[in-house]
Amino acid sequence: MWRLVRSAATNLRRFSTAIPGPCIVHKRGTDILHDPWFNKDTGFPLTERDRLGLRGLLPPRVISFEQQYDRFMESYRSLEKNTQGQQEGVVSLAKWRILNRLHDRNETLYYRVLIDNIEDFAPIIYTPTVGLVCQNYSGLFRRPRGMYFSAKDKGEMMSMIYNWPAHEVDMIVLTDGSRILGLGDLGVQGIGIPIGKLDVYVAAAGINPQRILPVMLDVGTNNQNLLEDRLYLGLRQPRLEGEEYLSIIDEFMEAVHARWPKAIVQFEDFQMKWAFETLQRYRKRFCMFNDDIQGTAGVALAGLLGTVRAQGRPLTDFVNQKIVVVGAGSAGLGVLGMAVQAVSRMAGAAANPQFFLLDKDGLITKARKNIDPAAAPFAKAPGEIEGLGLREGANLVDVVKKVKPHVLLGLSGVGGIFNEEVLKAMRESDSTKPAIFAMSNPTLNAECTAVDAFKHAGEHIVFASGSPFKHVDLGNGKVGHVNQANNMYLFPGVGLGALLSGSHFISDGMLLAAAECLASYITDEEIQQGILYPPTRSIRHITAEVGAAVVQAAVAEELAEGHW
Ligand SMILES: NC(=O)C1=CN([C@@H]2O[C@H](COP(=O)(O)OP(=O)(O)OC[C@H]3O[C@@H](n4cnc5c(N)ncnc54)[C@H](O)[C@@H]3O)[C@@H](O)[C@H]2O)C=CC1
Ligand SMILES: CC(=O)C(=O)O
Ligand SMILES: [Mg+2]
Repeated sequence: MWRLVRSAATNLRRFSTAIPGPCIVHKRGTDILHDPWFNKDTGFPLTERDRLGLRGLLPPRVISFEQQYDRFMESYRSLEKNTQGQQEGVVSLAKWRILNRLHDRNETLYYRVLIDNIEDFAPIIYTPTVGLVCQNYSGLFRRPRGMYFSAKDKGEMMSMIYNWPAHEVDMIVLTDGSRILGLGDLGVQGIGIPIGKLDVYVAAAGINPQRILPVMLDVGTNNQNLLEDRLYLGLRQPRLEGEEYLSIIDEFMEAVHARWPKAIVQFEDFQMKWAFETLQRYRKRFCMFNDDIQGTAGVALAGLLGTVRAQGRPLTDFVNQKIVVVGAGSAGLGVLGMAVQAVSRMAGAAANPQFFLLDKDGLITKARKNIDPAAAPFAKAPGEIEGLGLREGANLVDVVKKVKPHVLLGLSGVGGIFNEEVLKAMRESDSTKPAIFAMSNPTLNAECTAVDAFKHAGEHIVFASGSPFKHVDLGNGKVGHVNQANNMYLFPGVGLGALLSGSHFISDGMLLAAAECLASYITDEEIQQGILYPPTRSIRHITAEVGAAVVQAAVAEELAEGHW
């Protein structure tokens, strides 16, 4: 068995996998043309047109897949040309529409163009445009995609799950819409996020598109604008809370597990209290993970280790890094949790991480009243900060000026919070190459722009953002490299590795292996140029590597039972 799993890991590296499934088509005629899984548009050859009852239902000329591909790309490029100078959001939505129409019509062609042009299309199907799509979902809605389970479906989910047409499902991304990127509670409109994440799974991990399932659990919304919007497509009631809420998620998880016991469930964009609670509740019972807590943590840790290398220091020097994390939500706390683990592994009992955590009320210390239990382990004791002249609730500028951090990392969802004063304070960092991570999404919620970071904090910084920015022209032929610090570099490999390992749950060791794999992916020469993460165009390769590392960790921990 172990040999089998090991060879799966090797094959993964070699081929960047696609998991095939049996494909017997029972449909005929227009049913085929209207089914994006099987539709080839005008690409059906005459023999298939006869066999599938399509003769007469299509124009006579057969247009090959390659010709259709070229035609799509030509129309996409002419859209780009014709919309030059128009407002960015309008252009992005127009691009999303043309891709979405193809997705609705012909998935084979859609995923081909997506895989081949991932660098261009990721910002459309994923962050930042997916945020705009979620905000405008009710107006953009034409056809449903994925499944919707609502509070009104209580008691029905076990039968509902059989309404999904695919016999097998490998990968599910689930949201309750309560914290969509940095945009807050978008209720049922948040379905755009599972759809975008699963598109990345197909493009990066080669998951069979017929075996993915985006899911929205609609337990209501607390967004007053949506509740008052007559076109809102979700339940017009406040969010369920407490046991009522959990009973809905429990029922869904049981239903999924009953039909597809091997499916991986990725929790995405849940508000913090439910993100942690559901992770704790399900992580040993089901093969699931929370991307915002665990995926983000791995991506951030890889970047943080990269910054140590960029400073020309040995990795073990990570234990001495002064890191200011702004945002004590699911993402910020996930990052700190993994970073503390890394320091403990390196320094053992003597570990004394120099990490500082801020939320909307400033620096979090043990003096804080009603401190969130999840943040408490990272709160500074008054004795640790008095010498710096800091106290409970100190503001960001003060913290940066006094701590002189090596790294300033934002996961606050607050656009522009790394303002000129904060960035200028980073010039006094104790590091020769300070790092600024503005990880919040989408673009308008980033803590600062790339241009501002290089302008105010200095040309010597290392910069990363959650949503893409263009590299920055620093003049004199110099370029400020912009990294995309986004969990998209990790979650597809975590899901793929977990799936192929056949593990019953996803262990800390598997997640750590994923992060370490990403951290070691970048060469020393690249690190010297400020490159911490691979370019999006390498996402298939890095995903195969991460997936293999996850499988190997599962094997080492004797969790792997193999995929079949
Ligand atoms: N780049 C990436 O891969 C990822 C980025 N994110 C982004 O991180 C952001 C936060 O996500 P979550 O932690 O899940 O949200 P959350 O809502 O759980 O946490 C937000 C945190 O920011 C704090 N905050 C709000 N205003 C603040 C201010 N003015 N100053 C300091 N802190 C402030 C809040 O007190 C809270 O602790 C979102 O924008 C999300 O898009 C999340 C996951 C992955
Ligand atoms: C990237 C991501 O998962 C987020 O912004 O929530
Ligand atoms: Mg997320």
